[in-house]
Amino acid sequence: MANSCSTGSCGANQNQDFERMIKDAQIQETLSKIKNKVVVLSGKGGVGKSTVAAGIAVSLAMEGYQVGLMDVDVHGPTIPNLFGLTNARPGLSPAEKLVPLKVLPNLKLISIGFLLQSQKDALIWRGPLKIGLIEQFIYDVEWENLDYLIVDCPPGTGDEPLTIFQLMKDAQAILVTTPQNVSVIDVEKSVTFCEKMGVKITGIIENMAKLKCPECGKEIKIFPGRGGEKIAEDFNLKLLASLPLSHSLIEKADKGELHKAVKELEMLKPVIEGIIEETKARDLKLDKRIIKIAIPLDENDKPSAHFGHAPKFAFVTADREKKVVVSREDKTPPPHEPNVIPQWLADNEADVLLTGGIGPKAETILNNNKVVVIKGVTGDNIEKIVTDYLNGSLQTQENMCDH
Ligand SMILES: Nc1ncnc2c1ncn2[C@@H]1O[C@H](COP(=O)(O)OP(=O)(O)OP(=O)(O)O)[C@@H](O)[C@H]1O
Repeated sequence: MANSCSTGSCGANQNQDFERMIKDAQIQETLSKIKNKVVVLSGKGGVGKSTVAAGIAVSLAMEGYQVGLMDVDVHGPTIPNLFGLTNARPGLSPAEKLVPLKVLPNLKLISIGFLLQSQKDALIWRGPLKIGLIEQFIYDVEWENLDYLIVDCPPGTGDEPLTIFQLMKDAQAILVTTPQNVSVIDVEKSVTFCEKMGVKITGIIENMAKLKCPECGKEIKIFPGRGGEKIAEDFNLKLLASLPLSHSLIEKADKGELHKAVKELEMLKPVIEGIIEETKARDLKLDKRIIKIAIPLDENDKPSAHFGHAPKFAFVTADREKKVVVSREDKTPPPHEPNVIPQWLADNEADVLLTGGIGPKAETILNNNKVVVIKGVTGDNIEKIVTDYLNGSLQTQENMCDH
């Protein structure tokens, strides 16, 4: 049949559609090799978002995960500075893809900073160009198989996080804020944005909350205001960590040695635990609507902090979609012997264990049996603990028992 289009624009449109299709397929292929995506956001600038994003990436890499760090802060890409890579440039693979720079053997980095001529180059980019660049940072970079991709977005809720969340619908978000009152409005905007995008917020980090006096060791609160704890409570979020202003961290960051800041980055441990917990919960039972949650009980049928010595366990059946408790059955575990109770929980088809404390061996057995372990759980109302867990607002403290 003859082509009825006299201008030839139909052919051009068809070509564009075809190119788009290829690009989408490449994006999906790349993303399918990246198990978990973590997007670090902040409502306003200068709160330490890039430092935290880079710190999370280094910490996860130190835990042995394969990690990628993607800096999409088009207007202020600071991540290369943190690793002393301001003059570095990514190479090209035989397939003509950008090869991300290796910060550690298992940590790769790509940043718009690498593509600027000089650090002083300001980027005045419009939305569509930024979107194109972010897409390219996914399909045109040789990420290969990753356990985690950490994305550092510019502050606010503009084109960059919008594009990222549209492409990575399964991403988890981490919000960084300082604890003063003005941050509340910014946090609110970020929370609403994530909700609209259907993205789960793993938690909030309050940064530069306090300063430890090097002379006397006394902690000084830096910002007046309601604090991260209150912000987390107001927005029904988990406060993952309250980070101090660390002089030695600034020193290492300024020297471009963040990947060597092993001691300083220990403060991110609860953040890493929160990310891994969220990852496990997704990994294991994502498609399961009805789950069984086990909680150790004491003699008075209240939640017990001692997993191994609990005389009873509550097995609560819960509906993840409706976020309600369906039923509860209390069972007596077999006598306390090494490894017996974790296996008994798995045999009783527990999907999740919510406990005050647990020893590392028991936790490993449960992990191997694909039981999600959430430790540091407090409170004495089983139904509230379970519904908080289902709503993603369960607050946890440190593991109350590590033997
Ligand atoms: N906990 C901390 N202790 C000490 N210094 C910190 C801490 N967090 C961040 N900083 C320092 O604060 C400055 C700003 O941090 P960073 O660039 O990470 O903020 P940002 O929120 O990403 O900023 P931007 O708005 O430019 O994206 C940096 O000099 C960094 O080294």
